[in-house]
Amino acid sequence: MKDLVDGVVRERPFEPETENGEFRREERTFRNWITADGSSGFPAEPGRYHLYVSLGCPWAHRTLIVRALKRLEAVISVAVVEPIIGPQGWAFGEASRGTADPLYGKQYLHEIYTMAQPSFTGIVTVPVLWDRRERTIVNNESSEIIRMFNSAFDAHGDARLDLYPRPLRHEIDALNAWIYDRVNNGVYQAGFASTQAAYDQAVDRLFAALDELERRLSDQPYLVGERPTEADWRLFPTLVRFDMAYHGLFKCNIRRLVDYPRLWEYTRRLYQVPGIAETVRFDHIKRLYYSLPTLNPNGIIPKGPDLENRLGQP
Ligand SMILES: N[C@@H](CCC(=O)N[C@@H](CS)C(=O)NCC(=O)O)C(=O)O
Repeated sequence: MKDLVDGVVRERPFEPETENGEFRREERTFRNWITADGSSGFPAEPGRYHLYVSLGCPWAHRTLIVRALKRLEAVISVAVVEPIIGPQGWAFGEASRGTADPLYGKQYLHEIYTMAQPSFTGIVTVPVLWDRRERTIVNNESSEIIRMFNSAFDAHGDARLDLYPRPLRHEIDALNAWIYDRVNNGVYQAGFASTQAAYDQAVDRLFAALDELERRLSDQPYLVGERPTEADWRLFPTLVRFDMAYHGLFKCNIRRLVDYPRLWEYTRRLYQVPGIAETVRFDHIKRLYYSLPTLNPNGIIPKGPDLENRLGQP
């Protein structure tokens, strides 16, 4: 893992932990907002903003999903980093499966961070929403980027789709918080636990939450009623990685996703929404996760499971 300390790359032990061996996620972020009227200093303008993503990363995945659903492909450009976090952190390059940095021809994502803030101290993460005009990072927190994509760009994208409708906001917020804690981050708590007790607790909490989601989907097709909302699209990147990465590598193996009939059908339904399958890249997902040295020192990538066909089948 790579941090920047005063703009310089430093090695850091894999992930911060508590004394009990529990995994704890660090937060150090750029938190500016794009608005339709520009009152925030960042007006929604086509061609001005750019997303840096990893196709393996579940947090970056959300931003690609909302960009696709809101039809913002021609409005917000994208560059993909190499699938593996290397000695200098996230890197650009066409050598493997990423794309070169199309804006500045940089080699590493940390150079984008230090362009925005030369003395940046913190973790160099994806996604990054970049402003070409101001040459700065607008925001690198996925939950906020998707809110901006949903609401600020209606003059340039699909204004009919609202993933965060006003009457449902309370319910969506509550579900998001619970799903983040128990599922999105829950898999990491199991995967990076460094004591048996921390793992046992994390894995039980995770599967209790999946059981509850399975029950919830017996009454309704989506988490908040009849149509997918932001809550579904925040859950989907974790579900679509579940059997591929979390079941094996993160030891989340009490059940597989395919063993939950409703959750599995629900994941397939979301996968088949137009534009979504293109955002799911199993090659990047496998390469990212199975290259994490603390969890898989030899970097061997498993062959199975073949989910792509099963997710796409009518
Ligand atoms: N809070 C951030 C978290 C993003 C995040 O953790 N990204 C990971 C990849 S999945 C990352 O870039 N990690 C780099 C590192 O830990 O060195 C968000 O949701 O946008």
